[in-house]
Amino acid sequence: MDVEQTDFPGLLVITPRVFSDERGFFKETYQQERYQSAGVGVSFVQDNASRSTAGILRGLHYQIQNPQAKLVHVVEGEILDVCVDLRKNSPMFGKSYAIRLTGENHKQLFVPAGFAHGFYVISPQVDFVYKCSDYYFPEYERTLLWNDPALEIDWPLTGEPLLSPKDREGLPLDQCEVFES
Ligand SMILES: Cc1cn([C@H]2C[C@H](O)[C@@H](COP(=O)(O)OP(=O)(O)O[C@H]3O[C@H](C)C(=O)[C@H](O)[C@H]3O)O2)c(=O)[nH]c1=O
Repeated sequence: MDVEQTDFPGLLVITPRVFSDERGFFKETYQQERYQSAGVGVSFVQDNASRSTAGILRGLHYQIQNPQAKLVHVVEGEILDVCVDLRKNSPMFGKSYAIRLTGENHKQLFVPAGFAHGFYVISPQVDFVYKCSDYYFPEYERTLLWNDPALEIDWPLTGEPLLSPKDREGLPLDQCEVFES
């Protein structure tokens, strides 16, 4: 397993060991002891999966109460995965991090609590799965506006993205509730 630190405290890129043979491949996508000693200092309580087609953009979401740390990866397809640091005391507050996650690169992103998270679909279809460190509380969910100029996110758009009504109504960073710690 390879673990890369980033400039964002706690945000990690993890690449599991992939065992390939003539049948295909095998990999462990999570192993509590190994991941916790690598810096994934949370336990997970909920697994999610979504399927999207090209041009869809989901996000940027977070829960202002019961914030969720997430361990995300792509099973099949390709996305640009983006998270924004909303921790006021972080040296990277308001900054965005982007990484291409694909079924081929096997990369995972550990997103600590305190980030808004989303992705844009590059491949014709993507299956996206992730572990969450807290449960879903829709009443606490907030949406950061995906194209807030203050975020300077370079989305690889091939046209107008397909957004949910909720995501179309996201708030710019300067109007969003953020995290004190
Ligand atoms: C997130 C979630 C949603 N739902 C229900 C609520 C809606 O009826 C339906 C679709 O929800 P939504 O449009 O919020 O799904 P996404 O746009 O994929 O949301 C996710 O998008 C980005 C990528 C994230 O990082 C978040 O984890 C998550 O907010 O699933 C649930 O029942 N449980 C859940 O945990």
